[in-house]
Amino acid sequence: MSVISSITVKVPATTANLGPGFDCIGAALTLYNKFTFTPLDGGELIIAVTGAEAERVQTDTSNLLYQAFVKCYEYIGETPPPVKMAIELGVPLARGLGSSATAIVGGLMGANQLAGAPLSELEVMKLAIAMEGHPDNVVPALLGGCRLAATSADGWEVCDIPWHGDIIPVVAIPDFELSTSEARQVLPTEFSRADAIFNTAHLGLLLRGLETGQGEWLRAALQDRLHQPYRQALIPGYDAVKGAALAAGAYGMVISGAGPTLLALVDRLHSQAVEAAMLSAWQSVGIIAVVRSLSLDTQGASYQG
Ligand SMILES: Nc1ncnc2c1ncn2[C@@H]1O[C@H](COP(=O)(O)OP(=O)(O)OP(=O)(O)O)[C@@H](O)[C@H]1O
Ligand SMILES: N[C@@H](CCO)C(=O)O
Repeated sequence: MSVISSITVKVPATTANLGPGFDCIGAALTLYNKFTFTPLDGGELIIAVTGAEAERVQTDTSNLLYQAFVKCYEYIGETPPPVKMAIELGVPLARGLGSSATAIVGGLMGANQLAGAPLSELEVMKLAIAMEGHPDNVVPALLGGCRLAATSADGWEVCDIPWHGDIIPVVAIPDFELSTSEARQVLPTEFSRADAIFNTAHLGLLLRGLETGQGEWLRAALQDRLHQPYRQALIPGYDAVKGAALAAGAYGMVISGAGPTLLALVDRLHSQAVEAAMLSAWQSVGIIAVVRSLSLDTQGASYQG
């Protein structure tokens, strides 16, 4: 029997909602966390974290990566082995770029591989959605690309959403955190018929805009009435950054996930101008940010050699 010395899983960041697709659509981005699992002969759990803000990640059993690791073993009815986990952070924490989804997907995949791969990708996906509570980060983190997830009679239907190669996602990441649970608490539990129709129509338009790259469709589509109106007040500088992005030629700007990162969709010609405009708008209200043009990650979570 071969003994596994260690397993590394690389998981992409994700941007969820894309404006009108609250809790159902998300895209994987070219920014990554890496998780290495090394079985130990015995002793205490060891969690070592490197990268920016490493000191903010829990290193005891409350760590989300470890909780996902344990969840996989619970599901297959086995006791989790003693393990050392090394976390290399590339995805900023609690910024609306799916950091929690990377930990959930990474922990489930690491455990599944160490246990001899008893779970299918579909089972890993269902466990990940159950842990996160919504599908729009964990599904693209696992599968890559842009994905839409909808409930079906016996679980989930997931489809990939074509993304035109000329559409660039520009992320403006401020230097403050906003936890997803805090950003969900400000949302109403009921909505008007007009708002439901507004989002249904705009999500439909967004899907066609993403597929074709048609600028007018994208410009109209990147609007929302289910979450953004309630969350904007949690993000100082939102109006200034949005105004600057649009003036510099972005199709639109939305809150990435639960925020506070802001996401502009832009054509190739305007991406540098939009980056500069978003950065300086945030600086003008005293907020330090990192602004980057990224690409879609098409691979999703993967085991590294
Ligand atoms: N690499 C990691 N390892 C362990 N735990 C992590 C890791 N990354 C994030 N977490 C946990 O997830 C929390 C952040 O989750 P939260 O859902 O608030 O934000 P997010 O996932 O970054 O944003 P969003 O869901 O809006 O995209 C962190 O405070 C930490 O507890
Ligand atoms: N759809 C989720 C994404 C963040 O995890 C939200 O907006 O709360």
